Amino acid sequence: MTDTLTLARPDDWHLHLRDGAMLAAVCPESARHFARAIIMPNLVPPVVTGAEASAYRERILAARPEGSTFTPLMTLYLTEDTDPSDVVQAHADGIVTAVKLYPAGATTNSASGVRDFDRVRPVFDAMAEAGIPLCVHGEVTDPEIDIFDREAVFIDRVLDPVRRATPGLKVVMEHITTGNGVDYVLSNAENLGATITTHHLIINRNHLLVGGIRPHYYCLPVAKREEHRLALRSAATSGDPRFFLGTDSAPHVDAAKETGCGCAGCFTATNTLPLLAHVFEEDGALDRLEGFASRHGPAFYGLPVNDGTITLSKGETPTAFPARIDTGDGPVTVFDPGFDVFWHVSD
Ligand SMILES: NC(=O)N[C@@H](CC(=O)O)C(=O)O
Ligand SMILES: [Zn+2]
Ligand SMILES: [Zn+2]
Repeated sequence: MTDTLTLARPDDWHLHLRDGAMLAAVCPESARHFARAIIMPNLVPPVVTGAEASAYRERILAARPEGSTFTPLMTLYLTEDTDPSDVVQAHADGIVTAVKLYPAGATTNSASGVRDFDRVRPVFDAMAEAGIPLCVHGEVTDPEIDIFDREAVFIDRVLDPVRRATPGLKVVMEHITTGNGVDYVLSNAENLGATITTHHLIINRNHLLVGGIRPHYYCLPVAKREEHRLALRSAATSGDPRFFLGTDSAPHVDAAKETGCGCAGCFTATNTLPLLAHVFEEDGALDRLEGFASRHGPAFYGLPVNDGTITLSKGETPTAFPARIDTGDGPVTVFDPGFDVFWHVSD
C-alpha cells in the first residue's frame, strides 16, 4: 500500500480569492499548499484593466502569510469595451497571465460579461498574436436552454465558432462538467486545454438534490449526471496533459448559501489535495496526480514546473478537516466530500 506521495508543488489554475476580509481569510488556505494560482477577476466591480489587475495583485500579495511565496497569476475580465492594446500591454508588462470570458449573466458577478462575441473578436485576435490564453466559463445563458445542457450548447454555439474565427487563440475551458467538454478537448490537438475541479470529480447532481437540497454542493456549472462525473474522472486520471487542476474554490459566506436564493460556489481550497489523492487512489492513478496537479498546467501556460515539493501521507484514521473557516464577513463552509478521507498534507 502506498502511504506517502511526494509531488512537485502544485498550482491552482482557477481560483477565487475575493477581496477585503474574505481575501484575508482564504488567501492563506491556498498559499499553504499551492505555489501559484490563476486568480479570477469577478470582483464587484470586476477587474477589467491592467491597472486594476496590478492593484488587486498588490492586495493579494499583502494577504499572504508571513514568508509565503505564493504567486497570484492575474486575469482580466473581458467586457465588450475591453481595449486590445491594454490587454497586450498588461501581458507584456508581466501583470496579467490570461483573460477571462464570462458570458453575461452566466455565473456569480458576471453581469458585465460578453453578450455579442463578435464585438470582442479584435481582443481575441490580439491575444492570439501575443500568445495570451483565454479562460472561458463555458455556459450559454439563453433562458430557453436547460441548465444541465448549457455547457454542451456553449461548445457548439459559441466556443467552436470563436475558435474557428481565431484559430491561433489558446483556450482553457474552465471547470468542465460534462463528457461533451471532455470529448471536445480530446478532439482538438492544439491550443485547447481544460481545468477540472476537485468537487466535480466527487459529486453528481444526485448528491446535490437527493434527500434534501445541499446548498454547499451548488456551484456553476452545476454538477451533472453520474456518467459525466465518470467522464471527468477518466480525463483527470488519464495522464493526458490537456487536463489539469483548477479548483474553482469559490468562497461565499454561509448566510449567502443557506438562503432562499443561494450563491453558486464550493469552497475547496482547504482540503483539495487530500481529496484528490483519495480520488486518484480510488482510480488506481496515484502516479498521475502529479501530472494533473503540478505539471500539465505549467506546460499549457508555458511556465516552469515549481521547484518545491509537497508530501501527502495516508493515515490509519480519517483526516479531520475543519467544517468551516472563519472570515471577517462570517463563516465559510469547507467542501465535505461525504466520505472519510485518510490522506493529509504532511509536508
Ligand atoms: N463556480 C461557481 O459556482 N461560482 C464562482 C463563479 C464561477 O466560477 O463560475 C464564484 O465566483 O462564486
Ligand atoms: Zn465559472
Ligand atoms: Zn470560478
